[in-house]
Amino acid sequence: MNFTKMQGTGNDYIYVNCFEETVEDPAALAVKLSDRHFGIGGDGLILICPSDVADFKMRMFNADGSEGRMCGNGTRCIGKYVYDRRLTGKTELTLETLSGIKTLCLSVEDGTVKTVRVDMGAPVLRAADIPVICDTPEFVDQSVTAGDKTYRMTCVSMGNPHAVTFVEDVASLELPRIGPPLENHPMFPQRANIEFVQPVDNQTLKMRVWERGSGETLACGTGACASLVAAVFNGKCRRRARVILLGGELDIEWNEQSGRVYLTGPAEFVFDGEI
Ligand SMILES: N[C@@H](CCC[C@H](N)C(=O)O)C(=O)O
Repeated sequence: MNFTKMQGTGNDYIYVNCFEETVEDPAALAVKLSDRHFGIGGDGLILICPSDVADFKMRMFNADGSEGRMCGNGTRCIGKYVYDRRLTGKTELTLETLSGIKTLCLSVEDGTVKTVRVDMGAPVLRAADIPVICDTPEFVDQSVTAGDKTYRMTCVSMGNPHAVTFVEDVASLELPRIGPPLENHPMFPQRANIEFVQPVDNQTLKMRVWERGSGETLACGTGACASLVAAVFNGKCRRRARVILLGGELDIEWNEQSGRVYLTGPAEFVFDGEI
């Protein structure tokens, strides 16, 4: 089977072109190939598939084999893959995901895609739809106790569940210790992606993420969008900001007129291989 390793702001996945390859058990394959010592190594597996309702379809699997409903960084990488590998000549295209059809705008320079802008849709704040178990309609700046610590958290779905907490210094956090009890907290019936956000100024956020099913990653596109939305809700930032992650920077805008969130950032090939 041929595969391509790609990364978007350091969030690296193994991509398989399912126009040419058949993957029988993607969940098991994601676990096997994502292993950084005994596999190819990556944050998970992404399948680029034909779609009946859009130009292409994405299926994404975390490193533990669970299927994600949306992946911001993966979406941008698919944009680059399908254009640079000549599966399409379009610079505006649609992508079917488990959280609906997303529109991608590709910025092309010298015949290759440099950045991709994704219309991520409107954020969901209704607790039952995220889902978060609580007795309020939304979960904004409320306490969550996990391990020996209590966090103030704001929960947002960007097609997948996120819980965002604001901290003074992202660099000093021990994510492998504090991430798992939050990801698996009983108030998140489908688990959650956990974002730790340090507001720098009203147009800049620093963020680290503990991803559901993959652990700490160098970036999370949906997480950056959820962080901006949570920051706006908590009066910490304007509606457009630069989000600085361990693996690079993303430009996130929550447009006031449309109510939709736009994610812009890079996408890169790492290498091709055969397994
Ligand atoms: N890294 C992704 C999100 C991947 C899915 C997530 N771990 C989940 O299970 O919801 C991104 O860039 O958005």
